[in-house]
Amino acid sequence: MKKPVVMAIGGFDSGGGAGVESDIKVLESIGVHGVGAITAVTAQNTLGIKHVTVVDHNSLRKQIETLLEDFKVSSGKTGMIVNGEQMKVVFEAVNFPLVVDPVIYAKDGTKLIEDLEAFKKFLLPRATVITPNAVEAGILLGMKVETLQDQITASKLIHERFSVPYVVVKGGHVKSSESVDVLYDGKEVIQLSSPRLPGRNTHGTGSIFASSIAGMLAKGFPMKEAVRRAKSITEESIRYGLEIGRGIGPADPMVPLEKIAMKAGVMKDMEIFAEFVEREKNFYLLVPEVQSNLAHSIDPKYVTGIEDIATFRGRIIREWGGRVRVGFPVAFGYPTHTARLLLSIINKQGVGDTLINIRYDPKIVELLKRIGYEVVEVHRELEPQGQEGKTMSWIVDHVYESLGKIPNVIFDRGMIGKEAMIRLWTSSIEEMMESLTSLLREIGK
Ligand SMILES: Cc1ncc(COP(=O)(O)O)c(N)n1
Repeated sequence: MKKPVVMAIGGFDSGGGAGVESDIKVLESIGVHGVGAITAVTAQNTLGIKHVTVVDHNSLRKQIETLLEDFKVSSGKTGMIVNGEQMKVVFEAVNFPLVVDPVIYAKDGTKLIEDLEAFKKFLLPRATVITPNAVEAGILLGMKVETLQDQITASKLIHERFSVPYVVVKGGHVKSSESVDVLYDGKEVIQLSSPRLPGRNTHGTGSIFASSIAGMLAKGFPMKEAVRRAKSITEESIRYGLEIGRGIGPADPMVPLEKIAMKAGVMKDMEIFAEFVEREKNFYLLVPEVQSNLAHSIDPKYVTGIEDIATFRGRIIREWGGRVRVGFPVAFGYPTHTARLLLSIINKQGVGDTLINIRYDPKIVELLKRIGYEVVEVHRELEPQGQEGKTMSWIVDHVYESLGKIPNVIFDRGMIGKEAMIRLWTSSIEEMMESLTSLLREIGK
């Protein structure tokens, strides 16, 4: 196996949220090999930095040179570079495209880059791209950066004054409804927007953004695409920021990778369910006129939208003579009724990862009760008119409003043009198969 090698130069965060460990997690998660050179050992947790031991610059030089002697380093990234001597080492030793994250202050206000003049003299000339937030851009230029227009001005000034080929002035600290990062390449200003996320666990986001750019460059993406992808990785990491410790928890860059692994598990589960359907002789008795479908999600804690829920693209179809065919492929993000209903349930209560719609029959409702499920009937006539496509979320809101929870079985007797239906959700696909097995055994009697 070969992978591009990317070097992270910066501090060690004992809390695992920022600095070189965070960089290496990011790099590994996007498929490059991360190596590191440490500038400082910080004693740090989510409440802040308690102590810093600065690594001798000769050690830093040895770390970088030792790596370069043996590896072809495709790109690199700097974070906390403490003093002028360390800056000079980076200037002299680095010979690869470099993403410079000017972490002048940590989240708790600790100064991480002590010598700003040395930073300008030694690090900026080595930067392929620099990624200041609005505050850092302001400090570098001696101006206030408070609006999108300021970000654009600052990106151009940094490019001109320090001859940095690419400048990204990040919008996280700018007061606006969207978070807009401004990328300037000497010709064009590119604005990259993302919604502002409510998450407060954002420790390490600067490290994540910069190392993602370095990783994407190493994978061969052009700068604009590398920055765009880095922004999306950073956004995802904030979305899943960790609630650990009493302070500002770390953003989690591993989640996108974990979600891909979970989706592979969901695909496998769907295959097992399809085999189950084909094995069960009486399954056709459960399939309504409009056919069935099974919706199955990744761990509900990680679900952010319909793209995290799989259904059978061709549904579960009752054919002639009691034959049932499962309509592959399995697809994520296809807005079927079952996927939308499961998503609404997860959004409302945070549990439930599997849902099926089956034929309405009072006998089936009774049997589901006997299995031990709570049942609720919904009267479709109560649904406000003219809200095409909202029925599933209406059902969930309506049930939750009256009961304060969502029972596992929700059924309705239909109305003109709407077939009566039973919907069953469970906390796992195993529970779904067990319950359907019990149901089919009873129906078959
Ligand atoms: C070793 C090290 N490097 C960088 C940061 C900045 O991260 P943040 O701004 O989230 O505190 C940090 N706290 N520690």
